[in-house]
Amino acid sequence: MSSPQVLNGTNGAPSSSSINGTTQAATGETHVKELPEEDLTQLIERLTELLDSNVSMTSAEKAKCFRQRAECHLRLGNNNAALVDAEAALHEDPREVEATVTGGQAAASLGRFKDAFHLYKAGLQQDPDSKVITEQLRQLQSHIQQKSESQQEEEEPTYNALDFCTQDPYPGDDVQLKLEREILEAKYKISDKLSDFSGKKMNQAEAAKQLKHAYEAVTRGRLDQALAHCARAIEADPSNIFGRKFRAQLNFDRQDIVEALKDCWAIPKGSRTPDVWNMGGKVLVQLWLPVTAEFWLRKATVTSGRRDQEAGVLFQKVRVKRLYGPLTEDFPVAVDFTQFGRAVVAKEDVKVLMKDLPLVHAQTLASRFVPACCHCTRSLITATDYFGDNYNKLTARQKDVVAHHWPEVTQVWCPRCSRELYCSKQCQEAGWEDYHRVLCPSVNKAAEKLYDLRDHDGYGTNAQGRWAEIWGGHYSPFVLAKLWAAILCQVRRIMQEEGPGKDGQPTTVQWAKAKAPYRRFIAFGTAPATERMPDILAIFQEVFSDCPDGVSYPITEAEFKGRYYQAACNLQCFSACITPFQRFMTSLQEDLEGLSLLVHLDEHKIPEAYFAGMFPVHACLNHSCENNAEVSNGHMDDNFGVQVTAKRDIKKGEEIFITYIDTALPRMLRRAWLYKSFNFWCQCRRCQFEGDKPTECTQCGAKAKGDKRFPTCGKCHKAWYCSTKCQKENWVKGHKIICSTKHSVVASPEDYQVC
Ligand SMILES: C[S@@+](CC[C@H](N)C(=O)[O-])C[C@H]1O[C@@H](n2cnc3c(N)ncnc32)[C@H](O)[C@@H]1O
Repeated sequence: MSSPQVLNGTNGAPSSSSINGTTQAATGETHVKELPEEDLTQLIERLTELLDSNVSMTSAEKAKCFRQRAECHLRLGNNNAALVDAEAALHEDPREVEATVTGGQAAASLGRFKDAFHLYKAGLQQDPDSKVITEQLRQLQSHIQQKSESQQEEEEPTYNALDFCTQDPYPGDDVQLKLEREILEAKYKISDKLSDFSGKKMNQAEAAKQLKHAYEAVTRGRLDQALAHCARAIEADPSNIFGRKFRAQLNFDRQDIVEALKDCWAIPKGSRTPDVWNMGGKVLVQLWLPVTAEFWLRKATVTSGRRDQEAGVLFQKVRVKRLYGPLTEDFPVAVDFTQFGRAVVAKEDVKVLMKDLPLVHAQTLASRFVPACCHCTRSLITATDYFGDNYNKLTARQKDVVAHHWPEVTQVWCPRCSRELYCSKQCQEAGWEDYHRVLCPSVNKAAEKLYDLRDHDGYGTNAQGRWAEIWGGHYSPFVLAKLWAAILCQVRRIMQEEGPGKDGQPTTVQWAKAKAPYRRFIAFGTAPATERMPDILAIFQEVFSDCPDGVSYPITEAEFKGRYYQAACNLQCFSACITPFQRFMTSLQEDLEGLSLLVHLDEHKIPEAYFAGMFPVHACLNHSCENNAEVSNGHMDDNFGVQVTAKRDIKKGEEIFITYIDTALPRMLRRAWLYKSFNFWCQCRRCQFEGDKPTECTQCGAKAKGDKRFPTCGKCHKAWYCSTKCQKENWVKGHKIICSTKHSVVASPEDYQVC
């Protein structure tokens, strides 16, 4: 191995020396801020070489290298890379206060205010008197405030959940539609024959006369009479649209819905007005013929130029009921459609509300060193993984105790590529069928690049041949890779069952069927992901362009962006809740002698394998900073996922809200982040009854004069009042409740509900 050049620790300019010299230099101080810009790239390269070499360094030395590289990146405007390096520095040594400043600045420039806030706070914990961090925090707050105030003014009133939901038919709807038509005909005698008037006599004058009488009868409140006149009018002229509509409405109002539908159906399609489509749709919902109901409500929406919001909402209610009904059958919750779009509501009063299993998941990059089954997410941590270097320090007797109580852990690597780990042969085979047959580097050479990226925290060689951050997402690129691979495997299965299209490839319908489960996830994102990571799209395109089994998946820029944000908006971090360590501890509890031998076990440092997953029902949970439920790890039999538990009593019919963000964060920060990441301004009670700053009265909005600051709420310190009167008023209106409501911390080491 050739010796890399070193960093000179004093004047900041790189100079030549040995590897050992490099290490020493790295522990000295290179004043990145003073370096000319042209030297920064060179410095980055040398630091990279040093970090990648086998030179032994202490954590503090490594932290310094990462921090210096972060500072170089920050100066060059590579904010993502700067943030990653600053975080790596802190991971190595949490006392690297300057890394919190560099990381915080990078995060703020990326608009990742929450990350910036956490970094500065971590810095202040280490150095409470740091003027630099206090100033950075102040700047961050005022930046967020300005940004959120101007965005709020412009955009707050425009939110409409309907805008985010499509009314496209679902794959397989054509078959279901036919089935429902057969039911309508057999059970209710409703078919297109109703609008076939050929050969029927038309006495329009008589029809008009009878309708006039019908109208007069309605004004006198004689509905039966009105119906009789309508019947005569329709008998005289069966094609009379007004008569049909009139009678349909009368029947609908008296809950004779089948008769109402017959008249709606008898009006020829081209003559049906939005209100006819709407009424027919409502009846079809009541008869629970959902696909036909969707058809009619879609027509109501389209023919009204989207003005018929009632039809739009009802359409979505039908859709969520038919798609999510089967998924929530066993739970006391249901998915409904509310002003926030899809929402989960309680069907009854219970503590554990629901459990959910991921449709797709991948281990987080940060926890990739903890062995876990990449199919069922089970932790495969062994005693030596857990004890690390300390294992060798254990006495022979202690090692015996550990060996006796630590459960047997089987690690099965993919026999073809040795890059995927499973807990058993069954999981390995299932993983192969579900996605790995597409992604295994033994059959898909390009996929090797994805595994390399995974193993280097998203770093790799970019198009210019330089070592750079290729994947800058908050989650593993394998979330997307496995999602596309799962669709490919599924479409291949469907094609095998149904036969391929003319070109030997899956048909459009077969593709739609395979993609259908992923259509449920909402996607929102503003930042152009491909600009931030210009090299990743080409890698995904290569991986999915020449797949084994001869079926490829074209990853267009739009496909990438859509899926990227689907994942960003819906991922939830979780980990298998039953781990070898827990089983070890349970077993150990029963062995008093063993327990006494291992008293120094440090439970706070248990390495855990974290996964980020997309859960179909969990993804329908909306946010409130005054959340009534919390998400934690859960399992259904041997399958791991999440569970949602009530935080307080939830009444039947109440919507279930989780929180997407730590509710203890300042109001302004929460709201700005929620808006940026999820496109809504939170209107919850906590947001209504907390304030943003001491210079503004939380109750009446009065501004403090000069340098004055209003007194704060002595309990929560999150509201400020210009007078006792305002404080009392605010307390009674709502502050009393949120002031004493326990905060929820988003339970994950990294926050995966982020864009
Ligand atoms: C994970 S999804 C939750 C389910 C979503 N309502 C749907 O229809 O798929 C997150 C999205 O729900 C909506 N949402 C969640 N909480 C909200 C709230 N408190 N106010 C308004 N919209 C909210 C936003 O559109 C957000 O981007």
